[in-house]
Amino acid sequence: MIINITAPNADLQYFPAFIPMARSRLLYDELAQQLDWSQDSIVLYGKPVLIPRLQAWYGDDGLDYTYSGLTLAAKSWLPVLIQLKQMVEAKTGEQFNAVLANLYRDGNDTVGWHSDDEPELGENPVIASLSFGGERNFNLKHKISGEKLTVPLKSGSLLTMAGQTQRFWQHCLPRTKKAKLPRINLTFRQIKS
Ligand SMILES: O=C(O)CCC(=O)C(=O)O
Ligand SMILES: [Fe+2]
Repeated sequence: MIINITAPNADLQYFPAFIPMARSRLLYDELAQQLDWSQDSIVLYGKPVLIPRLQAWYGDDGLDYTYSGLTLAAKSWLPVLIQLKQMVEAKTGEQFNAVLANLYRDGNDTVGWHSDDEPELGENPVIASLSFGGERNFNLKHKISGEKLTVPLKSGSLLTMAGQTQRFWQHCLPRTKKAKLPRINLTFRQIKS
C-alpha cells in the first residue's frame, strides 16, 4: 500500500508496510548490533552538548556530513545497509550515496525541528526514510503557514520526502512518554560533489 500525503509545497509518499514485520524485527537487531553508534556532541554557545540520540553516518568514500558545527566522515558501507539501499532505490527510482542512521533509545530521545536542506544535498533533495522498532510520531510544520502534519512511522515503513518539501517544511521527532521501545531510523540521501 502507498499513501500519498497531500500537503501544500510538499511531495510525501508513505509505504507503511514496505518491509514485512518479521523481517523488520530481524533488521532492527542487525542494525542495532552492527552499526557503529555514537552519541555525538554539537557546540551550543561555545559548549559541547550531547545530542539526544545515537547516530552513525555511512556512505561512499570521502563523503562528509556537517551540521551544527559537527562533521562526520562517512564510514564504509555494510552489507545490511547496501541491501536496504538497493531496496529503497528499486522502489523510488532514485540513487543514494549516503545514509544517516539514528537510534532513539526511548521516548526521551528526539530530533528537533529542522529541514534536511544542507547545501550538499542540492536543490530539491529526495530523502528516503526507513523506520524499525518502536513506532514514533513524525511531525511536519510548514515554514510560512504553520500548517502541521503528523505521520506515525511504523516499523518497516518507508517515507519519502521530495520536491520542495525541505524548502517549505521542517520536521521533528518529538519527545513522548508513550514510546518505550527503541527505534532506528535510516535516511538515505544523495550528496552532490
Ligand atoms: O528519525 C526520523 O524519523 C527522522 C530523522 C531525521 O529527520 C534526520 O535524520 O534528518
Ligand atoms: Fe531530517
